[in-house]
Amino acid sequence: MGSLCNGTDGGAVYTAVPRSRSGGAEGNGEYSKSGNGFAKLAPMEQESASKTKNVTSGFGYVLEDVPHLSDYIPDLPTYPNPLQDHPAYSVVRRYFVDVDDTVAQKIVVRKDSPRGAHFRRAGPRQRVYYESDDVRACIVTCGGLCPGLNTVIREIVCGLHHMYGVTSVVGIDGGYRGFYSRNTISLTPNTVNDIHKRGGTILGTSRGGHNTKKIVDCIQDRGINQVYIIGGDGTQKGASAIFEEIRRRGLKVAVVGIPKTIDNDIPVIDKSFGFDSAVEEAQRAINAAHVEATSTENGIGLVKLMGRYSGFIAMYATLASRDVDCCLIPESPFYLEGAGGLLEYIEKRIKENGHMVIVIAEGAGQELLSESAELQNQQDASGNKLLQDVGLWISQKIKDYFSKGKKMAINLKYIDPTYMIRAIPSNASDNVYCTLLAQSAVHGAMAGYTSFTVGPVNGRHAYIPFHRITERQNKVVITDRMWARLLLSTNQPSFFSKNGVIQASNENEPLSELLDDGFAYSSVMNNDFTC
Ligand SMILES: Nc1ncnc2c1ncn2[C@@H]1O[C@H](COP(=O)(O)OP(=O)(O)O)[C@@H](O)[C@H]1O
Ligand SMILES: O=P(O)(O)OC[C@H]1O[C@](O)(COP(=O)(O)O)[C@@H](O)[C@@H]1O
Ligand SMILES: [Mg+2]
Repeated sequence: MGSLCNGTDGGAVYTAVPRSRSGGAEGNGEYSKSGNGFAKLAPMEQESASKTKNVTSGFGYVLEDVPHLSDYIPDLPTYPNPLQDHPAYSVVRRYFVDVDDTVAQKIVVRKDSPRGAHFRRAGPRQRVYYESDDVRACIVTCGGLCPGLNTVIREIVCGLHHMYGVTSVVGIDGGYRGFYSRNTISLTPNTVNDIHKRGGTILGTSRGGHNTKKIVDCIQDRGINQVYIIGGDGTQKGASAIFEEIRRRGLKVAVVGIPKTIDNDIPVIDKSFGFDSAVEEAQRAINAAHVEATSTENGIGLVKLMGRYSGFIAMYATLASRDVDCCLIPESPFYLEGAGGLLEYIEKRIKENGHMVIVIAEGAGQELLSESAELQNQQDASGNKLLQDVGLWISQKIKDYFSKGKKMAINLKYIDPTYMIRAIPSNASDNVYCTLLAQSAVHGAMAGYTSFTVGPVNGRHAYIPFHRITERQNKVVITDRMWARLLLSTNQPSFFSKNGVIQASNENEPLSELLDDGFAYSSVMNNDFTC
């Protein structure tokens, strides 16, 4: 076996023991076999090797490692990283990531608590598993739009070209099905030069159409050996299936996922790209709702924001605006009628203030909407449940409530900016974030890692195994302090009392991924957030 850099040898799992830093990054791969610092675990201690590739050490340290091409292809040659000769990288050796560097998932710890899960740190390695001229890369974008898609595409193309001298990069047209039903699009630094200033994706996207066998046939036929897949939870599941088929066929093809979701529903990572841009753009709609509401007698401005199962955009847009009197998200059940209900609260607030602004996430209150069985089972091409327009429904309910017995004349304006928000180009901080994601992805593929999603964990970019991204969805945890902050800022009822429904009973629910205390990073470079 040429390299032990992944902690496995012949399917065994290794446990890390302390060793000098100079022991790595030499020879054929990053670790030399002698003094590599890993010792085989007894079979009992091995995790299921097919899914997890864990390395354990003292104090409860676990490295949840990602697969490497050398796991299933023996004797792969390695080459010096061309970045070593690049003027930008050659002067300081520490620009290269040490083979032992890992990123902790948990940063709030107590004296005796186990150190917990870690992920391999992203970044350039001293040695790579591809020669520049041999790389044939492709990029595909799948699922819904999100600000920053074009920036990620641009930076993968430019990163491959400028850092590793790779000139053969193609785009797959129109999502997964484009692999086998369309022609590819040639991508060069010239053709992608200013695409980051545009919304959407120059490659096109789609839902459905994931046929693993046909996709891998296409990859094999075209001689593609690096696949960059930009998409959300569904896309990453598809990417994982593609990797399994590639490994089954024994192909030297790195499969890399870049997480995309405007809903911020991908777990483990601090937040997804485009989220900041979306929250910023949502302010325009909330401002408009506020202007409308304050300009008429008993004005109500209602804004629907995206968030199928996770209400992050609604929560952060509400907190940022300070004009919002009520924020409704899928994670926090509410009810309309009776004491402590939404309608009673609206009436109270209008009487006190003369106007009101409500923000509602598209997935909120879906269980309250009366649906025909037919509608209930409707799905999009990817299998996602189709939602009813909760904005229209709640508008009608509010109007009915106030018109009943001529209670009060109200002026309700419903604003649905959802598609306008996700179609914008990314803002400056998302552009930087997208650049880091793309470069981390390129470094990982060049270093021979595969079957991973790249993303920031506590401010540091890391390579995360696919299954950690797809096993659950990131949701607002309404027992976190962040939701308490929101309730404090809007002064809305918690809606807990009516049915005795307190989601705090979900003690096993993982905490919000934005930060342990629910705070998002203001910038990917800043992890000094304290409060
Ligand atoms: N479980 C799955 N296995 C394989 N492919 C999937 C799976 N779920 C979704 N996909 C594919 O991933 C792509 C995007 O999925 P979708 O749910 O629409 O968006 P997103 O990736 O943003 O969640 C679609 O082409 C879909 O067919
Ligand atoms: O483009 P469509 O099919 O109308 O999708 C709308 C959905 O896409 C999203 O914007 C993002 O969903 P994905 O991340 O799964 O693509 C959701 O907020 C929304 O419910
Ligand atoms: Mg999704």
